[in-house]
Amino acid sequence: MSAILTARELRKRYRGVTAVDGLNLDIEEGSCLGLLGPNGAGKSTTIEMLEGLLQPSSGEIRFRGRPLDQHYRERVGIQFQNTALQDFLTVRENLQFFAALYKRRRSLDELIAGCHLEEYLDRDHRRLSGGQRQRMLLAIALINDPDLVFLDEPTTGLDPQARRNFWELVQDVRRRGKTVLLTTHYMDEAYELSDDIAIMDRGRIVARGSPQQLLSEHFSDSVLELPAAEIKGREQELSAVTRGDAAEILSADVNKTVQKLLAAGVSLAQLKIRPRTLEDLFISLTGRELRA
Ligand SMILES: Nc1ncnc2c1ncn2[C@@H]1O[C@H](COP(=O)(O)OP(=O)(O)OP(=O)(O)O)[C@@H](O)[C@H]1O
Repeated sequence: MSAILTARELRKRYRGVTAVDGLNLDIEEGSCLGLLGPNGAGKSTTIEMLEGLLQPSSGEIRFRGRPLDQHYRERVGIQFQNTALQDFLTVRENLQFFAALYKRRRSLDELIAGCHLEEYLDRDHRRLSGGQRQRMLLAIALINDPDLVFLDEPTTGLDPQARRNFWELVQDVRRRGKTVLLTTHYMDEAYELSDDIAIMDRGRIVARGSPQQLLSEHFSDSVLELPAAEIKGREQELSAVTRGDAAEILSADVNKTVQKLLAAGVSLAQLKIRPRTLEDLFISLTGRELRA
């Protein structure tokens, strides 16, 4: 496997703040890397440097071994959260506007069909729903048939169905052999779309690997979940942690823990046993929930 993009000792300092602190990263050709981190971890700063839009304070970024140059701009696609779109332009006109900026382009008809935009082509882009808007922004990001696509929180604010529909489109992009760099605040999205995950905290990568690798490297236990009311006042005795309405008990030996709960007279009628998730990993590494 070869890296499409490499970053070495990347740093970005703002006055008094080190946003990115010596980051090393290889992104494999054809992979989908999910970049996760709590608010302020340095994701946006990292992405903007990797996109070639923000100058690092120090360090080096290379695309297929070459420094980021005009060739790079022709080869990447960026789905911005807020692209500066021209007011009063329809979806079709916006696509035409962006297509004119590139020498190399995908057929617009193919993109329109691929991103399911046929029904909205003549609508002012300001009148699109959240999901339709994200699909148009994805089409714009793909307009130059890029090899590397940046998706920055592409489904924030979308309803579950629109998110799933968008995931399908990202899978299509991957099937076309493209490399994807995704930032997201949704663990299920990272799990669904990424085969490689990097968790950032305080400007550094604190964990890296496939979702399965990360979970098996960091955890050998399971989580027993009960309604918090069931063990109220006995959290310490039962080694339970309360999260909202649920109490969680970590266990490396589920049989033993269940016996202990039964012996303590706890009702197991609503007991749920689940493996550890990326969300657990995230909290254990950063001490914070994904979305603050
Ligand atoms: N232009 C700037 N000037 C000064 N400090 C900045 C600037 N941009 C970012 N920072 C600081 O750098 C740190 C990293 O910010 P960044 O936006 O990269 O984090 P993030 O992981 O993308 O966060 P979020 O998930 O909230 O978007 C933060 O402490 C932030 O306040």
